[in-house]
Amino acid sequence: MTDTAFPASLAFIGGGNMARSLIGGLLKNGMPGDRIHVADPNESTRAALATDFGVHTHATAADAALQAECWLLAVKPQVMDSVCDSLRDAVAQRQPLVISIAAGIPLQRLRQHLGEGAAIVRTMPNTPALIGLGATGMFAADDVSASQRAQAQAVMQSAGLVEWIADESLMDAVTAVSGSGPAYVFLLAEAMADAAQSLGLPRETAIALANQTLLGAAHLLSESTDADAATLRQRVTSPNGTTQAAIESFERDAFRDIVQRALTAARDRGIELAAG
Ligand SMILES: NC(=O)C1=CN([C@@H]2O[C@H](COP(=O)(O)OP(=O)(O)OC[C@H]3O[C@@H](n4cnc5c(N)ncnc54)[C@H](O)[C@@H]3O)[C@@H](O)[C@H]2O)C=CC1
Ligand SMILES: O=C(O)[C@@H]1CCC=N1
Repeated sequence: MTDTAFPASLAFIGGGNMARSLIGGLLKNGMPGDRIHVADPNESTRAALATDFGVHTHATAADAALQAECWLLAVKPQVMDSVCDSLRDAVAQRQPLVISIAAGIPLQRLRQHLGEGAAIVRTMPNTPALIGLGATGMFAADDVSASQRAQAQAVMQSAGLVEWIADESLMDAVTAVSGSGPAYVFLLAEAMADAAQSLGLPRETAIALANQTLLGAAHLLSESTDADAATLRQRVTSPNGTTQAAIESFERDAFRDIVQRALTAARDRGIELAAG
């Protein structure tokens, strides 16, 4: 990805955790801090962002937005409607590309509050974006041009992998697999460490071995171009060995059904939240 795909100027509306991780990624990928503006009402948040990243900061959303051709909406979903309402005049003036990372807010609702004139891309990143290993699903409205799509992709790619989806309703499935997904892995880490401790290992040892196993397995999966997850699983599983005993226990307890039900619950909750 070359620098030319980055927007000439970018305004973050909200300077919290996700904004911070995206800004860190943009700087690492060559976007200069002085092309980035951040709005946040919290004075200490603004001061920290200016010190850490050399970005321009503003107390109100409209002040930051007026400075940029591309805006990234990074406030909590609960305040998104009122923040968008406050940006209506700036939309009319700048006709911006707007990228939303808010969970569960449909594009139509963003358009309703921003008013006409914004080209909107809805995305769903996840928290590993904090270390540049995010996975982001993206959906663009019909009126988003190819160059605006490329700009939105460049911004989100600075935090990791990007996948476009063709149908906005699938954003709830994206949320179910990758948006919420890091929490499932952390739950597995907790459960493995607890189980290892109950089998007699000291707590610290159990946690260290469980966490490093997840890290190593994830790296192996990502770096194995010749083998998918099922193949890698089979390579660990000696006939009649210990892994086979564990996998059979998982299958008896309907592990895949458990995962299917969990992702379906997340997807359904996404639909409910979007309906308000
Ligand atoms: N945490 C997660 O796993 C994921 C979060 N998201 C989305 O990212 C968005 C941001 O989440 P976080 O960074 O975790 O939240 P956060 O609470 O860390 O950051 C939000 C920031 O917005 C600021 N803010 C509040 N009102 C404002 C206003 N009127 N104008 C400008 N800034 C204002 C707050 O001071 C705060 O610094 C949310 O919409 C969330 O749905 C998306 C994917 C994953
Ligand atoms: O739990 C949530 O609702 C948000 C969306 C994806 C991650 N956190």
